Amino acid sequence: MLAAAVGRPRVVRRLVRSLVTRAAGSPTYAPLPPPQKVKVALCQLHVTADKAQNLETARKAVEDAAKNGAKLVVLPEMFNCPYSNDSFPTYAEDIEAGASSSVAALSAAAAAARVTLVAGSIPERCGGKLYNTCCVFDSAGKLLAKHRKVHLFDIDIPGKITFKESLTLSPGPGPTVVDTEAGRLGIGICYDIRFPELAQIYAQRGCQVLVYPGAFNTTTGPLHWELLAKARAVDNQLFVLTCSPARNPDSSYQAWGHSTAVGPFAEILATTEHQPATVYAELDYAHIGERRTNMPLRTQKRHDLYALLDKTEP
Ligand SMILES: NC(=O)CCC(=O)C(=O)O
Repeated sequence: MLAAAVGRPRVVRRLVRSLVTRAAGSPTYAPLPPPQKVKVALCQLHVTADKAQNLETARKAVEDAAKNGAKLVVLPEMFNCPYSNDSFPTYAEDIEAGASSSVAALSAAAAAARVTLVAGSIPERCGGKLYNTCCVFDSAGKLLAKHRKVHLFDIDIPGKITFKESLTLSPGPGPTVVDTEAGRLGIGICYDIRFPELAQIYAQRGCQVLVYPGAFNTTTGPLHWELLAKARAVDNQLFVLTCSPARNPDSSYQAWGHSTAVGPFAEILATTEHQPATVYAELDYAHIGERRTNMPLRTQKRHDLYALLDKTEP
């Protein structure tokens, strides 16, 4: 196996790392930074068909969140357009060509408010494809990272809800870990929360917070939204944030709302109903270490029986 990898440094690195991991009997976790507290705001926004109005609603919410002391602000999935396959192509913007008015507005909002901004998601056009994309900005407005939704929302529950994002959107290439002033974040978008492997990869890469802008629906939302956020938090012993659009009776898609912050013991730190609202929570990163000491799940895993294979390891 080693011979086949020679001349391919990434493959060699991966192989060596996996050998070290196996030998040590536990995966390698990046050390957590010193304990610190971060106030977060989850902005559950009223989304309309008017992009300019949606961007102004977001800007105002970011400004207000900062005035209330938030250092990390999260916006909802598809907050600048209606959540529909008809809208995605019409509202899509080319971020990489520097032609995105939404990115310009979000960057300015983060810089003006001096916050780390996980800017929900917007439809992105790139190379003839469309993506559901989350941009993350630092407090100077710099675009730190962009996550393209990895798992597309394709479901069919007859008589309840049928939606196929794959009719218009393409899946993103993989996990997105972002080091920010507010901690190390792992980004997922909505349906991504259903896949525990993605969250495990983030935990393994030392993320302290998993952030999921999302727009669950009124069929699965009541049963699964909070359950999944708690599951990802308790499995990985870290913080999970979800942020939804508010429910809009004029919309073809009814969002569940209930933006929520969950702690590493699956405790609900803050939540809301389905109306427009901003939810605040204080994340105390010391609680991650505390819970991992209380219950050392990471070292108790039976690596002789099973393994997580991260095919995108940098
Ligand atoms: N926008 C989405 O990915 C919705 C996911 C959802 O509602 C679910 O049940 O999963």
